[in-house]
Amino acid sequence: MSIQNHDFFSIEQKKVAILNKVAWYCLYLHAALIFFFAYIEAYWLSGLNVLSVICWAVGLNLLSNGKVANALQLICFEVLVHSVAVSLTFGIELGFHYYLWAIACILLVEQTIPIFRSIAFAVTMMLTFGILVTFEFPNISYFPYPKLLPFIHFSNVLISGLPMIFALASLREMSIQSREELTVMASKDALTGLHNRRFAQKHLNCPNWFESYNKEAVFVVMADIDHFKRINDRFGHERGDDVLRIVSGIFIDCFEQPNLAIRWGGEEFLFVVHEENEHTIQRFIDLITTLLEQHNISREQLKVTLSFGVAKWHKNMNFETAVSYADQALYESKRSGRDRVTYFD
Ligand SMILES: Nc1nc2c(ncn2[C@@H]2O[C@H](COP(=O)(O)OP(=O)(O)OP(=O)(O)O)[C@@H](O)[C@H]2O)c(=O)[nH]1
Repeated sequence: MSIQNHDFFSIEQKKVAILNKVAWYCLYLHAALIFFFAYIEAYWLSGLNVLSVICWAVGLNLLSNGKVANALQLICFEVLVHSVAVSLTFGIELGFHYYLWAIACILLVEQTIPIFRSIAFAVTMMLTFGILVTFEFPNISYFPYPKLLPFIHFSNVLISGLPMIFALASLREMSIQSREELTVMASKDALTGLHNRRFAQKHLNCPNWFESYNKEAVFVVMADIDHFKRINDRFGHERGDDVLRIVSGIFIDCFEQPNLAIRWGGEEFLFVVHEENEHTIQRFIDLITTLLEQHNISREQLKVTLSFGVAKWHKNMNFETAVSYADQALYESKRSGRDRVTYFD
């Protein structure tokens, strides 16, 4: 499974887990209402709540089978019928109509329901709410415990509001998290985990880049795997990918902030190294080649070597110019036999 799919599924799973919690909470609530309405002799509402519990149980089953949209639409229907039934029986003083708001909000944030259908459901909920609070309905029954009315009303405000706040706050957190994950994904190369070229160009073309590091010059190094096509042809593309991952792993081990390792193209890499002179940069390149030689891949028939081109990037030079110098030096390394370092004069 690719990184992207993995992230997408983890977000979906979190969402389903949240909806599951809300659904279990509602199922228990309706089960309690069966007894409450039976106790106050509103038997038809008690019977209706049996159906509600069945609805929530089916909803939970749909959720566990990944049918989130179906589950939410069923639940939406249940909430509509239940709120209207209770409000038309005892009036709106009990506060059961507030659930229409809660489910409308939860329904709207579900992306698998087409937007027009979500809006249609939400508008239906709001219109029903508006009708219930605006018009007086005949034959409203007398609630047997009038002193309890304010408490039940207040409880329903809280009980309908809390899952809505919980669901919306969690979805907000998830969307912040997924945005952050997307930002990281957009700046990284999926195969190697190194920074990608787009990130490098955006970051390194920043006008006050040198000021932010308080530097006058740094080195840019172009590195390219030698005869990589042969590796692919001989050992297969998958093994070629392994080699790219292994080589990149070595770079990641060698590079510490603020140094940067970037996958520039297929088997080509760019480093930005905050070293002072050619002597220290050479030590740095030697470390990379030694680690590569010591790695298992070099002991297989698969001999992996790198060619390097090094150029100095001065404060008053633009980034593309420094890269083109490093590229020319790399070309010279390739031309003169590979597996070597050339410094741009
Ligand atoms: N496995 C794999 N191969 C890639 C990837 N990206 C590019 N390549 C291959 O890298 C090879 C690069 O070949 P060339 O540009 O001819 O370079 P080379 O064979 O390394 O030869 P020199 O650079 O001259 O030493 C091509 O065969 C590409 O298909 C990748 O992500 N995975």
